[in-house]
Amino acid sequence: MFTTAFLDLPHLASAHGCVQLPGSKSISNRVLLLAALSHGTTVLHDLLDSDDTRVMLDALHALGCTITPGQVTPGQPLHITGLGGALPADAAATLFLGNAGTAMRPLTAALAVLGGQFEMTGIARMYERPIGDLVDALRQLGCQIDYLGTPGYPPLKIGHPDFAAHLAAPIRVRGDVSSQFLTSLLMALPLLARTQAITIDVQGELISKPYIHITLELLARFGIRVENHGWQRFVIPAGSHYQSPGAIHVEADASSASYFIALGAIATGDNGQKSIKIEGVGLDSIQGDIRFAEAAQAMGAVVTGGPNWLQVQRGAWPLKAIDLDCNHIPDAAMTLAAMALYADGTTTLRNIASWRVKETDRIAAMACELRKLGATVEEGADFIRITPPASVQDWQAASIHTYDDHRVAMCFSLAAFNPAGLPVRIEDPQCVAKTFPDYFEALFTLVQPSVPAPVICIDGPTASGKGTVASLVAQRLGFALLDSGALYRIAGLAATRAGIPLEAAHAQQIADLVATLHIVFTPDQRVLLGAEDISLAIRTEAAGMNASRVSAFPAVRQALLQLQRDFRRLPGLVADGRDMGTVIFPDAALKVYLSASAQCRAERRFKQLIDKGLSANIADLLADLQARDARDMQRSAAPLKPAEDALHWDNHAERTIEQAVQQVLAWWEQRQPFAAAQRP
Ligand SMILES: O=C(O)C1=C[C@@H](OP(=O)(O)O)[C@@H](O)[C@H](O)C1
Ligand SMILES: C=C(OP(=O)(O)O)C(=O)O
Repeated sequence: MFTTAFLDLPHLASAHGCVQLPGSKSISNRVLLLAALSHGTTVLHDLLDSDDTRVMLDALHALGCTITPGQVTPGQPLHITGLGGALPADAAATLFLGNAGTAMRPLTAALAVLGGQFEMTGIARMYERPIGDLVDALRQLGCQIDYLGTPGYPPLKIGHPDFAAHLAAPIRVRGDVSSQFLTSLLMALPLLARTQAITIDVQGELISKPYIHITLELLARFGIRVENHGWQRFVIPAGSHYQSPGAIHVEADASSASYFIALGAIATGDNGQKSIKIEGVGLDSIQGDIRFAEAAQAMGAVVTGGPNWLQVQRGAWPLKAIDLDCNHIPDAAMTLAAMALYADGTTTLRNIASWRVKETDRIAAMACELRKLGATVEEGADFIRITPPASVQDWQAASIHTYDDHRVAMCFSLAAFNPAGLPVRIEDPQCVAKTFPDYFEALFTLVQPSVPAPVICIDGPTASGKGTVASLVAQRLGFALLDSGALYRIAGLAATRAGIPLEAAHAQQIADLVATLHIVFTPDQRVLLGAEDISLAIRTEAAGMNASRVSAFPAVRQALLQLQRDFRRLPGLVADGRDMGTVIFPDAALKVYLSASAQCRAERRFKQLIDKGLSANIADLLADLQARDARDMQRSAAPLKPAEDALHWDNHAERTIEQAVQQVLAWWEQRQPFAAAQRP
């Protein structure tokens, strides 16, 4: 997951390939709760691991469910032993439910029915998302629920219910604010339907009906067969009780699929490979958002599919504008708003009032961000109308504010295919953690930028601080890091171990050896040679000297050339070394030359060694460093020197690493087209 302040998506040209999507949020959180309420142990396969499912799992742990392993673990099923429909009389807990509607609402209903002392809390936005209709319905039964803040909204305090004489009459619930209130009752009330049927009547229009379909499907798998009378009345038969189905496989998330269906509809392929294949969810899905595929088809996408897979490619282009009632696909419909940027006219998405009470006011958010890109947008209480930028010149480079809303972030990644060749900045990219933590990583496996991914080169002599600066700049931008010096250190180490003298006469032999090495830089900054962790072995002073020796051999440099260029990837690369800007990435978007006097660098190295508990002598260090500078600068192959277009930074003793990092980031920012005025 990208945890940077923002993520810059370079302009994208094409997309193709196959993506395996993470599990459905709606199914995961339902089956977690149903398993917890059941008798017996349920084995859950392919659960989603995201913020929304974590808060649900944490809550179930706090309620005393036995869950192994303790968290969702890739490739491993989760075993939950249910509470068997009851909690201990003294059950009490404060549950933090983040901004997960699928945790807050169903848990509130289940716990209010089971009884105990509970506080239901969440993030600030959760306290602006209504829950009053559900509380009103539960109070009709005799449930004890108090508002701890604003009436009608979480946080809530739940106590012990008093059901006396309340169960016979139908429970009334409003259906026009969120379908999750009805879902919550449908999952909680079977706990009370042992001896009598329970009827729920929906007041007003029921929105987001397909989510009720998911609820009914999953209830059936746990032994509860609810009668559905025209989506207005639901009857839970007498004698209902939860029974674990044994094992459940969670489909991939159909709402998450919408971004990749849209990708297939918008992007042309590359090298004749035209389509996007999506695995984990198919046209037979129980999730209503699968019907996004129909909307995408209406806009021009060519979609085929089977059980558990979808394949999408561009059909009509530009896309066709549509006018659609989106009440059945409230989440995926946001993706249509992004697709509307590429349509041949004005697209209207209707009956989406619920957008205003989700992660953010989504109608306002989409309107504001689409306008930043140059679209003309009209919004109403329950609709949004989008006209794309009139011409290529009307598109604008935008820094997209994401309002802590995963879907805003994911939708606007699609704007990077704009016809104007502009990059798109996504602020706070980690908001995708709610349902799809690795969304951007998945996207980057499928898309190709229109020009090679951007590179920032940071060159300079030994001990100038370039390694630390490069690594911090890479972290702040979410870019990959190439520590090219490490490659030469590895070459020196491997040659020494192989008994090859580090002399010019053996240069070709060393180069041949280098070509066979299997080198991996791990995300946690370790360096592996084959299976061996050589992070420390290449950091000694001797390894540095050996690196300097082998790096003087043109044959070794040639052997490492392509290997270094292969580090270039989306969203970008920070390359640190001595010839990054001059030889390896001459087309880099930013070249920085970091230096400091030899005396200053020797003192810095001295301090580093002493801090590590190693003995050191400044005079020796200075002499070594000067010898190394001389060799690096005088070698005939790619000598150390600033690129002509490099910007210089004297990293002298009074300057901190953070100042250098800020300067590099400021230079980088000056090269970006995102107007400062757009930033919040
Ligand atoms: O029941 C569910 O799993 C959901 C129902 C929908 O909410 P509303 O019923 O509030 O529209 C949807 O937006 C949400 O992401 C998940
Ligand atoms: C509305 C959403 O979430 P929640 O389950 O919190 O309602 C969503 O995921 O788009």
